[in-house]
Amino acid sequence: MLKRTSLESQAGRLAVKNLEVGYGSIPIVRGASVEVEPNRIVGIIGPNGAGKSTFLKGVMGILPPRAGTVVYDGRPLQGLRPDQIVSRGIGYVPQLRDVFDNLTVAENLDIGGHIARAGRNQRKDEIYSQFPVLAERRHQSAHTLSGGQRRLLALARALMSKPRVILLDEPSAGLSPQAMDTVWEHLGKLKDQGLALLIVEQKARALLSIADWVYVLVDGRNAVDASGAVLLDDIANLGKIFMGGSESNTDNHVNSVIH
Ligand SMILES: Nc1ncnc2c1ncn2[C@@H]1O[C@H](COP(=O)(O)OP(=O)(O)OP(=O)(O)O)[C@@H](O)[C@H]1O
Repeated sequence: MLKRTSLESQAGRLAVKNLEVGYGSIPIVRGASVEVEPNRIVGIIGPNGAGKSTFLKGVMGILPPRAGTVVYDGRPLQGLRPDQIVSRGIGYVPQLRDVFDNLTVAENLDIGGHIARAGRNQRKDEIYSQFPVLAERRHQSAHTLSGGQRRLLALARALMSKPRVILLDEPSAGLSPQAMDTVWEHLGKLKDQGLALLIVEQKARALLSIADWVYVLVDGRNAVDASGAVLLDDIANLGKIFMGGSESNTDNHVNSVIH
């Protein structure tokens, strides 16, 4: 189990507390709290529409938080623009529009990093050595990539600015199981290199099996958090939590709410 300590005191730790985010006057995230530290994969799961993607957008400043704090490395991030948050060391891989189809792999990387021109080629070389499949295709247009290669390009683009924390919104979306295995493998390597990964997933079981710690959001609020292994162990109870507390203890029922 993860050892939990006071967040703000620890280097490289991202602490989100009581975040409230919405669209117009509609509240979606209603006071959710999540923490992630270096060398960890932390997951966020929950039923459809729970506000998982909205939560990430609030952390990144894409949607302005209405309340709550986002602290990284002891310094507040809330109120900053997304590009300023990236400059502070937080990377973001969105679920949609994750790469530019009409640009080549190399061009996608060039515009990925908020990074000085001088350092870009060296950073691209580092990325290519980590992602040989992208190196081989560096001059190809992104629309010629497979779904899995495209997802790796989106991840690589976020890595250009050398983030210490990466937020990923549904990295498995639309991928075959094999492609997803490759993406998980890369995410595991990034964790081993010391990055902190915060991953939102609809495929809860896959995330539970690799995450060190998982938060369950229901209706924009924290329902429960525990290690992935503990939540997997009691999947029937997790099904109940997904259903907002109602009965959900048959295998079929659990399978229909937890993918
Ligand atoms: N641009 C928008 N304008 C208004 N409401 C939105 C917008 N985007 C999302 N919502 C609403 O916010 C709620 C939460 O959406 P969000 O995408 O954060 O949920 P989620 O937990 O990521 O869901 P899923 O697992 O289905 O992707 C949903 O009810 C959704 O309809």
